Amino acid sequence: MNPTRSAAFSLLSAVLERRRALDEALDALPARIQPRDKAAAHRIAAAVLRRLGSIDAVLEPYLRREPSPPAMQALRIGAAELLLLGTPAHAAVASAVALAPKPFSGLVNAVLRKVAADGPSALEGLDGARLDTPAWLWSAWHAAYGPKVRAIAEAHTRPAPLDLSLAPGTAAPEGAEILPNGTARLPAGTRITELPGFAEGGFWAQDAAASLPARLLAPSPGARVADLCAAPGGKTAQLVATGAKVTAVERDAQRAKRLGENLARLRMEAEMVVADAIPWAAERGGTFDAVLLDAPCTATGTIRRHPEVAHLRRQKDVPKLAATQAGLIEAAAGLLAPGGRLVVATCSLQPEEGEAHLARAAALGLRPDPVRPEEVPGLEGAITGEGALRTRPDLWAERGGMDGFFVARFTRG
Ligand SMILES: C[S@@+](CC[C@H](N)C(=O)[O-])C[C@H]1O[C@@H](n2cnc3c(N)ncnc32)[C@H](O)[C@@H]1O
Repeated sequence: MNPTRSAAFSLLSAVLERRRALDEALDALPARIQPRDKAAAHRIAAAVLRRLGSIDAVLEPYLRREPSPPAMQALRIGAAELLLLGTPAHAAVASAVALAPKPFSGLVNAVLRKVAADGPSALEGLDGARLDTPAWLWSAWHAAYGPKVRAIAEAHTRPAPLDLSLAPGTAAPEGAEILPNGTARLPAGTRITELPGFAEGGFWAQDAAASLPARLLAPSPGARVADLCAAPGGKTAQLVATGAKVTAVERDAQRAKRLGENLARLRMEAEMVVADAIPWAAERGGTFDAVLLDAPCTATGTIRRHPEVAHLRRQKDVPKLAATQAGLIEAAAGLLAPGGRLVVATCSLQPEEGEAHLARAAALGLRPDPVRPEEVPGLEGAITGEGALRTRPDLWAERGGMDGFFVARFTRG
């Protein structure tokens, strides 16, 4: 069996049947699968997850009832190859038939032959943005962003480019576009490990929007900075690059190990603490000049890069994570010396995980420190009435978009 398709099949089954994150499922693929095959499998699985609603709507008229999950994954892979990835019809159909459990091979063959003939026009007639967005997310984004919900959903149907943050003194890789915030952007599908300079630690992968929180903290060289919820360390690296004295706190030991490996590749050093940031902050008290809190969240701002998020997250996750964030914000405030600066960020498009936190800041002794237009060139319009920053996937659409982040800055009174 074709190793790429069978790996794509494993990835989809892991996400849709066992509710695993796509990156986690990628890491769990057998070691014998070559990196190139893994990357190709990821591309196929991500295409299915990005357009799952549309793909299922194209398949539905040809199915009297939904077949077993493995047969359904084979059909989805075949349909994605036919409709989205430009695979020749005979190859797409034959490999999907090979993936399907034996009793379903006839069905998969017959359905995909029909999809090859009529699928493209059926797909064109669908409201893809709507079908590919779970209803609860559509309603929540419509309530928060009005008609922009459609542009957000459309941005999620396209693969995201590769964004790099550059270490000081490193030139951008050839062909990269330099965005107004300094991010070097390369086309979607570029593999970072194959870029010259990767092993030497000249850059790291980081979405343009994800680079904004550390830029807005802007610690002075030598400042004592706590980076809470730090792994895999994109923001830690930015903070170290400023010359600050960084303490990176991460609860998950596996993720902390990855942070250590990432810093080692970049030849950077930070104090690393594997701990829950809340009790750790209570022990340390107000000893830091600056704190960056990149709190755990639903990650609905990262669906372009992690399309499974749309299918794995549930509405009930939002208030639970918002409560976790509130606890972490309180802990972060307690770490600041008087006059210290706090930046709070979440990569969520849900206002409960962003704007709603502002109301509680004053009770924690935090004064808003509004983002100034000159600090965010090209994103002046993303500054909210309260001086926070709200990015969305449809911003910079002509350049390939950006993740959805909420970022707020405060000073300790
Ligand atoms: C959004 S990710 C952080 C991304 C990271 N700041 C970066 O830029 O690469 C959130 C991280 O917070 C960690 N985390 C969640 N709750 C935590 C807690 N109470 N204390 C410390 N780390 C926590 C998670 O394990 C996860 O690695």
